[in-house]
Amino acid sequence: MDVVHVAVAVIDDGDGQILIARRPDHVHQGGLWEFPGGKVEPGEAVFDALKREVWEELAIRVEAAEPLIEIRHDYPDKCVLLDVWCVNRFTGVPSGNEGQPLCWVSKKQLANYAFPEANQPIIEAVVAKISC
Ligand SMILES: Nc1nc2c([nH]c(=O)n2[C@H]2C[C@H](O)[C@@H](COP(=O)(O)OP(=O)(O)OP(=O)(O)O)O2)c(=O)[nH]1
Ligand SMILES: [Mg+2]
Repeated sequence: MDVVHVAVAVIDDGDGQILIARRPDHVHQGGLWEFPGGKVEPGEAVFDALKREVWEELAIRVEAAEPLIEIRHDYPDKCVLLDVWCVNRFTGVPSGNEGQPLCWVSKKQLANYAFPEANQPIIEAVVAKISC
C-alpha cells in the first residue's frame, strides 16, 4: 500500500492550550479528533504543506514551526506517515473553515478526546514537551 505523507500541526496558544479539530464523520478516521493538517502534495516541502493546510482548514498563517515527531502507522485500509510539527507562531484567529468543530484543550485534557490510533505517540510527545 502507498504511504500517504501528512503534514500535521500542533498549535498552541502560548498559554498551554492546544488546538484540536473533529474529523467529519464520512472521511478516513471520521468522527475522531485530530491535529489539523493534511496531505503533502507531490514535490511540496512539508513545511509549505503545513502552512497551506492550516490556512485552508483554519484560516491562520503559520509563521514559525519546528518538527516534533514522525509517525509511520498502518491502518487496515491506509498507511500514513504523519510529519508532526509544533507551530510556535501564527497570525489570525483559527476558525473551522470546513465546518469542523474546534476545541482548545490543555495537555492534560487531550486524554479525554478520542484520536486515531496513530496519534498516541504524538500525544505523548506533546505532553512531554515543555512548550507546545
Ligand atoms: N490531519 C491529521 N490527519 C491524521 C491525524 N491522525 C491520523 O491518523 N491522520 C490521518 C487521517 C487521514 O488518513 C490522513 C490525513 O488526511 P486528511 O483527510 O487530513 O487530508 P487532507 O486534509 O489533505 O484532506 P482531503 O483534501 O484529502 O480531504 O492522516 C491527525 O492528527 N491529523
Ligand atoms: Mg485535513
